[in-house]
Amino acid sequence: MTANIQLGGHPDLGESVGVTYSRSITFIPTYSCVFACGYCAFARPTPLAGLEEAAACFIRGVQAGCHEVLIMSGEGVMAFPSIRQQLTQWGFQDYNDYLSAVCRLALDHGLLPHINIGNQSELDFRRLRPFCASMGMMLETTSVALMRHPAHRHAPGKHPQARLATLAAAGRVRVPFTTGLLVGIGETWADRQAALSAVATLHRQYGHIQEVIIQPFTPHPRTAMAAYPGPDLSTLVKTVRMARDTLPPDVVIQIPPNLTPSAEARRQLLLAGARDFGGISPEPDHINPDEPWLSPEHYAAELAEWGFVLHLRLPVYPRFQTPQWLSPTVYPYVCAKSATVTNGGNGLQEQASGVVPRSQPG
Ligand SMILES: O=c1nc2n(C[C@H](O)[C@H](O)[C@H](O)CO)c3cc(O)ccc3cc-2c(=O)[nH]1
Ligand SMILES: C[C@H]1O[C@@H](n2cnc3c(N)ncnc32)[C@H](O)[C@@H]1O
Ligand code: MET
Ligand code: SF4
Repeated sequence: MTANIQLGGHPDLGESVGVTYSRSITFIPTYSCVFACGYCAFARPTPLAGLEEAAACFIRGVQAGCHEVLIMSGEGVMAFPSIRQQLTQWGFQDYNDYLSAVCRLALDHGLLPHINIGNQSELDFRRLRPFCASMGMMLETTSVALMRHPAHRHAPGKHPQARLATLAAAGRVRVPFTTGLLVGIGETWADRQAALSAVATLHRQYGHIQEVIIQPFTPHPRTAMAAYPGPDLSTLVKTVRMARDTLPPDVVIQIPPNLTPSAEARRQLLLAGARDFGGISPEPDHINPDEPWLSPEHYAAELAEWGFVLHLRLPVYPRFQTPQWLSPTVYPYVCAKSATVTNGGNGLQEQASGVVPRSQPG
């Protein structure tokens, strides 16, 4: 299986292997977070953004040709008294209620919401599911030892038990889900293997994992881990290969192209089995603001040289575009989008399907 994947495409034979991405804008309700991960440059106390701010972001996204809005925030938002006060003033029951309103607004504007706000309970998922297309949360690692190290010393929510409980809750509620590993935060090879095996087990039980991100830790100044080096390319390549060998074949491996700065590095990660570039945004990455994305056209051109073809996808992968996986509210929006993405208009080859090489039937 690995050998087959490593071949990539054969441009001379007219065969190209598909690599997908989503055109996506990010909306940050708040940067406030009760945790302090040692690598994080995102968390800082900020008030909750108003719905007008959300609407302005969605309009920018639609104008830039996005289909998805990634809604991302810190964790434990309800612990901040000033945010609770804002919620009450605006007539929201709690943060989840506010997020539902943000999602409905996104749908009205023509964007499919993908929510990544960290740990959630089964009840949280049940309440949010009606209004979003997909959700996600990085498992990051299953290492308990890192709970005593700079990475997670001040982040009890990153305990593997909490993370795995969230992934299982999402499975029970049937939410199309994205998760991933954060590579280079002090974990061992055994930790990487254990985390991937845990995701594989959860997927075999619930079938809800769309994709697994292999995300390189990127050091940021003024964080506890500023002096730690990021992982080298050979570590990333080996982790992608391990992911491909461990995860069921219907789980796609995502690499963020902006955190993999050289074209040669991206090529090696694709040859190791990665098949998705994640959300490519017209605006800066809120987690790694110094790592700009290149245009989809740029990535498409470099992929073509290596025998791959870049396809636009939605935040919901094709096999999850069913009433089983989507609420009655969101399903029609996804179907409508799916038709426009298939018929395409951004100049690149587009298809609704994420994993099937274009040359294959079906
Ligand atoms: O721009 C980013 N997008 C991130 N995404 C979004 C991703 O690029 C796309 O939104 C998904 O592939 C859905 O299309 C995440 C989504 C998740 O569900 C979980 C974690 C991440 C992490 C990042 C990230 O660090 N930066
Ligand atoms: C959105 C996701 O980004 C990851 N994340 C947070 N900080 C960093 C960093 N410095 N480098 C890479 N990934 C990071 C976390 O795992 C989070 O879940
Ligand atoms: C902004 S980081 C992404 C969401 C959440 N705080 C987490 O760490 O999982
Ligand atoms: S990575 Fe997420 S949980 Fe950790 S400090 Fe940053 S915002 Fe909070």
